[in-house]
Amino acid sequence: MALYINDFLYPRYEEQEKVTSSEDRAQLLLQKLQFRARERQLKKQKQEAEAETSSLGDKAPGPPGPAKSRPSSPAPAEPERKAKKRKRGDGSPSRLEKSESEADPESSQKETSSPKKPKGKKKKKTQNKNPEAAGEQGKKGDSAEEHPQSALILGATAKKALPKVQPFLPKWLAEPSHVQKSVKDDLVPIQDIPQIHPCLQKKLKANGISSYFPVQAAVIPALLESASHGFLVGRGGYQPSDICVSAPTGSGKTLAFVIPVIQILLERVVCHIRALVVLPTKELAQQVSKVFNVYADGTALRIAQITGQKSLAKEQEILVQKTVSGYCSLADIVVATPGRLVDHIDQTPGFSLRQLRFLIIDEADRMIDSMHQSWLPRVVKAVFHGDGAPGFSPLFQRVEPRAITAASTSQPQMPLQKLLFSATLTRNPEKLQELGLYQPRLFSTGLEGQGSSAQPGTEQDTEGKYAFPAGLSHYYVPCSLNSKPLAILHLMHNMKFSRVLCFTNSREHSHRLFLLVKAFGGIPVAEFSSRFGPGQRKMILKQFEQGKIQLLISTDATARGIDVKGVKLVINYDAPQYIRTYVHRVGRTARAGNTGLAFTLLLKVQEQKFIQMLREQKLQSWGNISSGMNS
Ligand SMILES: Nc1ncnc2c1ncn2[C@@H]1O[C@H](COP(=O)(O)OP(=O)(O)OP(=O)(O)O)[C@@H](O)[C@H]1O
Repeated sequence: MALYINDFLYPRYEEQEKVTSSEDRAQLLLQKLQFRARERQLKKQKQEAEAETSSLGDKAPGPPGPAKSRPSSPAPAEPERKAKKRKRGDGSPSRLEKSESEADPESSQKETSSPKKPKGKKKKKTQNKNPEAAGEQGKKGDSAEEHPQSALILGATAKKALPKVQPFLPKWLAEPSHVQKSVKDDLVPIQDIPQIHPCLQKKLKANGISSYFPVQAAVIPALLESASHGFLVGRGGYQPSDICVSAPTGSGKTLAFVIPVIQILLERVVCHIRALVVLPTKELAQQVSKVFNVYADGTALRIAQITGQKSLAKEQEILVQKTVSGYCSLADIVVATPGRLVDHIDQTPGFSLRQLRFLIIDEADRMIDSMHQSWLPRVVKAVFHGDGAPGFSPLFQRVEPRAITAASTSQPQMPLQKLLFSATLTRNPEKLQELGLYQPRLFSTGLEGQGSSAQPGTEQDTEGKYAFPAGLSHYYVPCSLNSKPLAILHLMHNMKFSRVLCFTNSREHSHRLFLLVKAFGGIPVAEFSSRFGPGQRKMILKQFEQGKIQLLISTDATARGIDVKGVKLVINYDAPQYIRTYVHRVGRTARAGNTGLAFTLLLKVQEQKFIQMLREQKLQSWGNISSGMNS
């Protein structure tokens, strides 16, 4: 039958164009009607013949196709019915299908000539797509049959440890400029960086510095290079790269920015705020502004500290001065804590950052954590959108860094260069992105297998394996809660160090331990926490530096950046929860190439987690950790 339809349809299609006269058309219609009548007749005969055979009880399978779809046959089983439905669709097209096939003879040919082909093809395709895979599948199928235990068990937990997913690092993070790690062995004599002003070299020597530490030898020339055409424009009119520095505690990061900033600003004519250093704590800001004062002494440069140590009005007096023509700046370099900085941006008339050339973010990872205070957008706004503020000049209009185009480079302008420093600088690109860095460059001491040796874009631990000072020895002391104070007393009496820093996790713990040690007697002890005001804290630190306090019990307020010479021992009375906290706490000793000891008191339940935390930092290559003492 299908063949017959084809025979009819094809000539009809081919002749279609030629049929023109009404006589021809009538002839064709007649043929068509005759064909349909014949078709109906044949169908009827066939049905009658089938009815006869079935009534005779003939059980032989009938011919395929329309025979099965006869309406008089008894209701077949479900699968059989489905198969029939399918067949009916292919073999004997319905009225609608027929009219469609008339409209599209090509498709009708496909349908009618090979009704079962698509199914067969599908099967073949999936089987032959990838013979190897098919083979594998076959094998798998076989083995699954042979070993039913290999079937997927719903709800079963997979035992395989999944690999840690690491973000794809940008090239500047994956390929940092490598900085030598040994502060003692890789020194660079002062005269090897001749660009430094003789006056500054003299001061360095006067402060007992005859060589630069590796981080200083790497960062100072890079910074001087970025300002080699003066600080008003970058080299060739381009915006210089921002610089990130990750180097161990006590490796001299402060001088790595103090020296070049002073050197670059020495040439300035008018006093404006050109450098802004932002730090997380008052104590740290005090310390850094002290270093700036030492090296800027005898120059025209003026340093201002805005940390809230003094009243806002007092700080305003050292920042700006009212003149007949408006306000003028009294400071070239401002050292600030973020909260107080925003206060001055908002409330100090004449406080302008329009001429800011360097934004230095010390303890950068900590400062990223405090981004919720949104101090950085306020600073950036004050730098780039402070039109009308004192210091604004249309000649020095500034626009935020953007893609380099002919238009963007046609008007050279003063760049704002960001400098980031930390011993635990994050490598998380998402976090660093919050700082809006421009073509950044990273200087890092890193660990073996990290940093320079890594391929660009390769997977790395974004939180980094932090480097510890080479002279640091780590120990942990397993002890019970009750014996912790005794362990402190034991260490103090046996080791007899003149300055010992002891960290707790809260000011309450600090206070209780202080009372206990004081009650025991014999040890000059003090506590340091937010219980005290800034003035008292300053005094306590001074006494500790002078050696009047032997044991300083502190919260993490002194964990970062605080540089007290002669601290030989750090004790973690409470174990730190995070590796970053540990790195900074123990970094209060073994500074500037010296040796130092760190003891951590651990309860039984803390041991495993703590050791694992340090193992992840590959600590064995930096010192030794062992249960070196029994309490
Ligand atoms: N080139 C040098 N030669 C000798 N001593 C130096 C040199 N550079 C810095 N120092 C001293 O090293 C000590 C540590 O320096 P600094 O405070 O800058 O370290 P840091 O890297 O900032 O540490 P942290 O990460 O803990 O803040 C300081 O006492 C400083 O005076």
